[in-house]
Amino acid sequence: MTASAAAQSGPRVVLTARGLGKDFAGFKAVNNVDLDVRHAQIHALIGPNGAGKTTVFNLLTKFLQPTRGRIELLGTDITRTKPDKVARMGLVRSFQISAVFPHLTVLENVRVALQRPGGLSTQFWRPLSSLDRLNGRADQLIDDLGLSEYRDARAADLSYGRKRVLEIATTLALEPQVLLLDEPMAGMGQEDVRMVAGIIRDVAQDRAVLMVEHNLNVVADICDHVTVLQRGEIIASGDYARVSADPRVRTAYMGNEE
Ligand SMILES: Nc1ncnc2c1ncn2[C@@H]1O[C@H](COP(=O)(O)OP(=O)(O)OP(=O)(O)O)[C@@H](O)[C@H]1O
Repeated sequence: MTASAAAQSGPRVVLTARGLGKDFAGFKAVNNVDLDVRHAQIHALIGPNGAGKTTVFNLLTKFLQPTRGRIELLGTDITRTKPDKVARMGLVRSFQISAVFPHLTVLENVRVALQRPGGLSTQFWRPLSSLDRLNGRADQLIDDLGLSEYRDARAADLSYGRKRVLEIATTLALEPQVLLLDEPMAGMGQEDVRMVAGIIRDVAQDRAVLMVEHNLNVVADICDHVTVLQRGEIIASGDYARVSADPRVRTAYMGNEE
């Protein structure tokens, strides 16, 4: 039986980790991590500084090779698969705002993203039909992410929150089944946090989202499942109510709780 088949019932599991571990010169930065990320759910990875969240992201996207364990994406073992192939298979990580070209408009940024390998680039030899397809898809993405009003605005002129949304739009151009977001709310004011939270909820309607997030109000609000890491290991896993009531989680977050 595969790891994903062994997972408990519920929405289908699209990304699985079993016994995942990473050592840096003998130091266990991540150890014995099991994850089941499900379609159409938002899964948060939380934990204090240095808990291993970024390392887990790097392991899942294959930027780092695991020392131990196994990773499955959509039922396929990707433990030894290269990062670009993993992205083409549907696991895409949203990079920070630096991935957006500031002097290009919203539309131009989305079009560039659609032409990247894994986007619509395979159609390049059919100039007319592919251009139509490209424009249609670009407009649809811009619309879906509430950016229509800003279609012709330069990315540099957008608010911080909308830059983040544009950055998510460029990531969605790759049509991920699993979207990894690294602190999507970092540095945002309340209003932008609310806006981006709504967008993430929409985006998760037809794909899985795994996010590292420090804002526990956001985690409580939008995440279906929470995995708490401390010193590289999972100390609690479940819905927010469950993990936030866990004494080990409360201790880990002492002085850092809402
Ligand atoms: N390349 C590396 N070489 C050595 N140690 C590393 C390396 N990357 C991470 N570590 C160590 O692994 C541990 C986990 O780090 P990681 O960045 O994954 O934590 P994190 O939970 O993302 O922290 P933060 O919330 O501060 O970003 C830390 O102790 C860190 O110092």
